[in-house]
Amino acid sequence: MENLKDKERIYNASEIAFFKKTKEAFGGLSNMAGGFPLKINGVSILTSEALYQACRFPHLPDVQQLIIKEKSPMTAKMVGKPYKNQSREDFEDVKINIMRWCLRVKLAQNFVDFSKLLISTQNKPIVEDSHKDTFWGAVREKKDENMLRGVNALGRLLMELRQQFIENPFSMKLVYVEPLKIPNFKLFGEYIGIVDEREKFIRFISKQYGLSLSFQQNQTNNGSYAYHQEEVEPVIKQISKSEKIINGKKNKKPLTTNPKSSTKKIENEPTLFGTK
Ligand SMILES: Nc1nc(O)c(N)c(N[C@@H]2O[C@H](COP(=O)(O)O)[C@@H](O)[C@H]2O)n1
Repeated sequence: MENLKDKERIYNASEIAFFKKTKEAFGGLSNMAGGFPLKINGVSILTSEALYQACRFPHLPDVQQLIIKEKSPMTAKMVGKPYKNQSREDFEDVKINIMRWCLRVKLAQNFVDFSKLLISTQNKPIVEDSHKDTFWGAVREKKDENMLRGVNALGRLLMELRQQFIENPFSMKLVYVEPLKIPNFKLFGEYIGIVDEREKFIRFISKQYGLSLSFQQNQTNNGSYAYHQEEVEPVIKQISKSEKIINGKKNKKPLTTNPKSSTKKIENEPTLFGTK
């Protein structure tokens, strides 16, 4: 059995971006926060908490239904609690990857608001300030309330995502999320599919930079898309290069190229984005 104590960190409250209540400054980073809706296999899910909890029970679609239909994220967690000992057998081994995937979906489907929030934490450690959860969060020390101790797995996954965004804020990888390669990764009996927000993303880039990038969505039988790849890719690469994100401030430089347009089909294994 892994000794989680070895993975614990100690944080000083004055040096970190922490969240406790969802209405506070960084509260949107909590899985309990509303305002970051998700859609998986066409099913609307109100919070990343509900999605994470539903992923415990791929073999119990009725329990997934109970979780997902709840309006409150806390209640969504609570309705799953009586079934916790029936969580997928490998849950302890896969829960970090499930959480990482949930956060990637949260970013892909709420790109502008969630990336802004991640960046607003600057380069500070992100920590869930929890009453008692020393795994996903960190708990204040009794003898010194300014110190928080815990594995802070959620905060560390959020920092990982923040780093991916900072390194390449316009990477299509951020808006194209493949399902986890774990057995039985299902929602309501159906295998979870790719979360593909590229079209929305390209529309956003076009609007933001006054470009007329086209996304020709030719959805074929196998779910692949075609878009004007040779038009879109160089522009996004150039935006990525010319954007400097320093301490949460973006420094825009004007684009100079006028990319040529041509249509190229992208299959399910798109060239722009590898897998993590
Ligand atoms: N019970 C509870 N109350 C809160 O206010 C919380 N923020 C959390 N934490 C979240 O619960 C999720 C983990 O659930 P499991 O314990 O693995 O079932 C995760 O999203 C935590 O951030 N819990």
